[in-house]
Amino acid sequence: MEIMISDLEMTYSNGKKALQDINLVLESPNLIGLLGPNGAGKTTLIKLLTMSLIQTKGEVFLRGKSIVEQEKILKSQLGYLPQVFGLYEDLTVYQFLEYMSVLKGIKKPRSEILEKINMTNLKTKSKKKIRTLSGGQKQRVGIAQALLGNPSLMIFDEPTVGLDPEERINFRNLFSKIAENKLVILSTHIVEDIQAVCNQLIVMDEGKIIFTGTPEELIYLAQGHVGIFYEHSKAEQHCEITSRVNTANGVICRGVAEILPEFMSEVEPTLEDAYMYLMSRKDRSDGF
Ligand SMILES: Nc1ncnc2c1ncn2[C@@H]1O[C@H](COP(=O)(O)OP(=O)(O)OP(=O)(O)O)[C@@H](O)[C@H]1O
Repeated sequence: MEIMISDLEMTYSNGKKALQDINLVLESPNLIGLLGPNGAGKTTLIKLLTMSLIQTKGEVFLRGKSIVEQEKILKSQLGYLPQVFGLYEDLTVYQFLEYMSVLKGIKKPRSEILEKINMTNLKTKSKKKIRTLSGGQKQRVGIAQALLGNPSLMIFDEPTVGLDPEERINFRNLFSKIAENKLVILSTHIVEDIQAVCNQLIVMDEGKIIFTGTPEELIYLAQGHVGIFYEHSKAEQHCEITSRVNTANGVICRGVAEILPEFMSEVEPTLEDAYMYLMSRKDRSDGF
């Protein structure tokens, strides 16, 4: 699976330019994290990739051919969990997955449905009506339906919304497992979701790609720009504080800055720090 995105641009009918200058090559096998704050353009990009929306400029190519000419092929190879996903509330989990299997043209789907129910930890819920499930359980049903048919391209838009911390960890493991032989794109605004599982990161902000590379490359960019210090009244003038931790000796702050002030002790950046540093740099004209 290879997707090439060339000079993609999307302007909504109200004049909002949601995407501009998007150029990317996405190849399998890979688990790609699409990261960015609310409104960055992640969902718009995903909608263009899944043909739920048509771009105003540029082109998306699937194995070298425009996706516009290959809608059927794209959809037959796609597992997609949209951000807003309508479930049939009066069906049971099993019935819903059976219905989705029919839509996907899966013949004799029973064993596959049971496998996806197991993978998403829904065994005890398979006979329950969707209406009776919690938000996180419904999200798991959404993930299960995306897995049906073993598609080679999987796109999840904010898949961990509503999941509890233990479930988030389970899903991260599941995503890295399914990405072994597929192209999986995981959109999120939570760095933790993609930390340690994604091989490639695409960071977006205000409709543009501001970083693409490995998590290690992003961390490398932040080296020398992350420090800790005991809470300090004027600190915010010198750095962007990213976290505060209470200790017996006072509050230890962690922050990012272009040049670390003397009161900060440099520490090794985490991916979260690196993301915060990237975001703090976004308005600077010199860029990276
Ligand atoms: N149908 C629409 N009409 C007009 N503007 C839109 C429409 N959909 C999205 N936008 C705008 O386009 C920009 C990008 O939105 P998008 O939903 O793609 O961002 P996002 O990164 O997915 O954000 P979130 O994490 O909040 O879902 C935002 O400014 C949003 O308000």
